[in-house]
Amino acid sequence: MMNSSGAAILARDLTVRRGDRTVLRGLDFAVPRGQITGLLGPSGCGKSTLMRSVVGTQAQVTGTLDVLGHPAGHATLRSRVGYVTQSPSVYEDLTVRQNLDYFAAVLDPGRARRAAREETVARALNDVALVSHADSLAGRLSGGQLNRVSLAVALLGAPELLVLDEPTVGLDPVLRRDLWELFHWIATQRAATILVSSHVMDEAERCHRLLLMRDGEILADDTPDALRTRTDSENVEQAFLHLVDEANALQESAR
Ligand SMILES: Nc1ncnc2c1ncn2[C@@H]1O[C@H](COP(=O)(O)OP(=O)(O)OP(=O)(O)O)[C@@H](O)[C@H]1O
Repeated sequence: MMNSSGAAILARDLTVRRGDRTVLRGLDFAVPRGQITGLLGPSGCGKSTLMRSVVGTQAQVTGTLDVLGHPAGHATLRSRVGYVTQSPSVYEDLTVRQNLDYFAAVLDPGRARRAAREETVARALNDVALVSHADSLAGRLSGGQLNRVSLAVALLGAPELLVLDEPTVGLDPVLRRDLWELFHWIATQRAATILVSSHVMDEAERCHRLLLMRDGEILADDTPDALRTRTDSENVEQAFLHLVDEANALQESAR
């Protein structure tokens, strides 16, 4: 595990219940600042629940979960953390620019702030390469373009931490590659920390660090290189399967 001092996210014994089930069990991990950390694991392992906990929208969270030095969900984190959920949260009957104008006005209201908002919207449009589609109706955009509008909304507050829940799901390989290039650009140029979930293992290779999850637990917290070396695997998918087999064998021997 990395040195946790100054981490963007720090979890100690993090446990989350949903309904009558414990879906995250005693997690300990740290997400370093300024890097892209991938949250990977099969469907249902708890990735969205963990992200909802980080942005402060999840109930029944116990243990420690600090985000940018404050307890997750703290009021001062509102503009410092950007969150993109799995389904694009934009108004399809508004243009791209109207969507951004609306969310910018929610974040930074008042007539006196109008010029500042216009600048923020222009920057976000530029960041996600949608300047040429600014006046298109959101409902007429492709899936990849719509994902980029959601990302632009999340970038409006110039967040220090971006939490992206499966942003590339359903996209073709070219669009996925373009989006990953954009994440790296944002991490470098905007000095943002990115926590991004996926269940596509080849995306793991694009991250600086990985949290590999299974059944509400963290199987590994390391760099892709270190994971491959430690498990003597060719790629992260093989490393993940190796760690799953190891965890199963441990469970069997404990019975
Ligand atoms: N509202 C709820 N009440 C009870 N259990 C829930 C609720 N929502 C999700 N769960 C359960 O919590 C577990 C974790 O779900 P979560 O959505 O966090 O997984 P995930 O890894 O993000 O999955 P996916 O990749 O399919 O989005 C699952 O077993 C799911 O069935």
